[in-house]
Amino acid sequence: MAHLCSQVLSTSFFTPKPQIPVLLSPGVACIKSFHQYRFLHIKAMQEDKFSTPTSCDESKVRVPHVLTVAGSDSAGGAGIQADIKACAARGVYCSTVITAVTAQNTVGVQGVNIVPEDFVAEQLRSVLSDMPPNVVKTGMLPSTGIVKTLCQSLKEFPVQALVVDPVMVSTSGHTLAGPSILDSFREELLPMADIVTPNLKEASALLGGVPLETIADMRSAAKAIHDIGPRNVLVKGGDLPASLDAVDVFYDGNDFYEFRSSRIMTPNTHGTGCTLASTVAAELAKGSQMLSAVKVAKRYVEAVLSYSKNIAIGGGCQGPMDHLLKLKSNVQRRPFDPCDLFLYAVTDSRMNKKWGRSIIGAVKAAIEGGASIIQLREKEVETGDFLEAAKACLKICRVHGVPLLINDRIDVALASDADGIHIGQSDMPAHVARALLGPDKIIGVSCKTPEHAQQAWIDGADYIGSGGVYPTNTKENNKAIGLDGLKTVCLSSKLPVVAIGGIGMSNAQAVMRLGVPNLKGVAVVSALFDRECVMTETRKLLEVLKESTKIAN
Ligand SMILES: Nc1ncnc2c1ncn2[C@@H]1O[C@H](COP(=O)(O)OP(=O)(O)OP(=O)(O)O)[C@@H](O)[C@H]1O
Ligand SMILES: Cc1ncc(CO)c(N)n1
Ligand SMILES: [Mg+2]
Repeated sequence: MAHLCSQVLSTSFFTPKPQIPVLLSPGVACIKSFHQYRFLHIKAMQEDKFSTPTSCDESKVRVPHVLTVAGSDSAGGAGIQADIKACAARGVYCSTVITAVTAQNTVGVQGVNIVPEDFVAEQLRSVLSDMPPNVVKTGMLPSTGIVKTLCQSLKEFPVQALVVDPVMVSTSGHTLAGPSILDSFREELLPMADIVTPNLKEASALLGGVPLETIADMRSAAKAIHDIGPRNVLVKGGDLPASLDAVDVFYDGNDFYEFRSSRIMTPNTHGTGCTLASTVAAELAKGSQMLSAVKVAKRYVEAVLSYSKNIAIGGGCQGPMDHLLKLKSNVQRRPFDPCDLFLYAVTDSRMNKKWGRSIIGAVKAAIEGGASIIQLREKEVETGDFLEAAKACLKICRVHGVPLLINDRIDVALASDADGIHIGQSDMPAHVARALLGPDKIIGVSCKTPEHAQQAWIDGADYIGSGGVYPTNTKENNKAIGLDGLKTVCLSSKLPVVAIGGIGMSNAQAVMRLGVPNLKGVAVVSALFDRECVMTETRKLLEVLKESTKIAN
């Protein structure tokens, strides 16, 4: 149903047609509630042949869309800014109608400038008449006039769901919408809402000031607010005194649900409420049922709080969160530098076993010896152990600024948040790996021929591993391409190349002296790891490589 509605709503919703205005007229006696009236409207839309997509529409990709009607927060952590970020993080398009511009920071609210009611109406008309959202989410609605304008617009342009966050007071205690709006909330907006999400103070205000101090109080409040008319109520317990968990109480008119998460000990809780409501809206826009939307939103807020618990922005005592945590971990990664390929150490589980070393021990020693990049190539390790080892190696690599790549196993690379992967010709295609890993991670591809190299470039690889240059026993049935084959691959591509296969102390200089500018280093397995002291061997090889560059210059 939700899916169907979103299809209908996002096509020719506002095509003028004779029967709709009749249904929309609030004066029609048989239509008792807004919910019923919206249902009839949507039904009429479905029956209306004008609303079936044209062939031109079919080629378009519909995106889930939330319109937020809220105040701007100059601090960037709450209000419109939180809403846009939360929707973006959840993969949903967000349009905005700004009701007030506030001057806020991590200390408090310094000023509020209310947008004139008729200009709020104009913004609403601009968005609703042209780009109907699936869901409308409201935040700060600072005047009765604005509440009434919004309700009128929603009657004129019904949407699939309405999420009302009845913002009244900032966490720092500043009034964002005074008690004068309470009547219009109770009489007009709440009865239209699919969910209303008050915090403790707001729930209390909506109920005429009853004290709310326990979870039992929150339940009674949820029920009493439900009686005002919204379909669902979520009373948020972020401010519940002395509670170890952060508990929210959800009531759908029949059942109560408690949503619990651990309470994150952090001053960075500015905007939690806006974020929660926007995420509920985003999930509903994607087609979720209400209960799952609330569950996901609660988990998302907990994850963001946990990720942001130590970030330092501003000098005050209530900092913002960082919504785009997933993007951030990639964007903040040190960019790949082709010079990283200079001494490329590839671990091997058989050799580690033979010499009685752990993967971590091997990596540590190679880094101490001067390896400039590490690849974990663990063909015989159980997945769970591999993941644990990758995480531990990543910690060491990060301290030394050395990138860590995983051979072949994109699942392990993703789960450990390694810097990238190295894939062979028979592994997952590089363009698929790129789609999974995103634009920032490093992808290397093994190439024996110019055709392989060309494909690697097209697929978005960052470097080429070319070989086996010399015969090697680390790989069976691997025909050596020799120095000539290596040179041919290098000359056929703009990508940086690392030579691999049977390279060690005795022949590294010959490789590096090929003199092709994009040959950036050598990748080694046995010469480092099939030896007693990995650190000493790495050091010695580093000296040999440095020597070869001196000679080349
Ligand atoms: N320290 C915390 N740890 C975990 N969850 C929290 C914490 N503080 C708040 N929450 C959760 O964040 C969500 C928002 O609740 P809260 O009561 O803070 O709303 P709010 O007061 O409207 O927020 P704000 O006005 O700061 O935007 C709820 O799901 C709540 O349980
Ligand atoms: C603009 C705005 N909306 C909502 C809140 C509640 O967090 C806030 N602090 N500022
Ligand atoms: Mg709060």
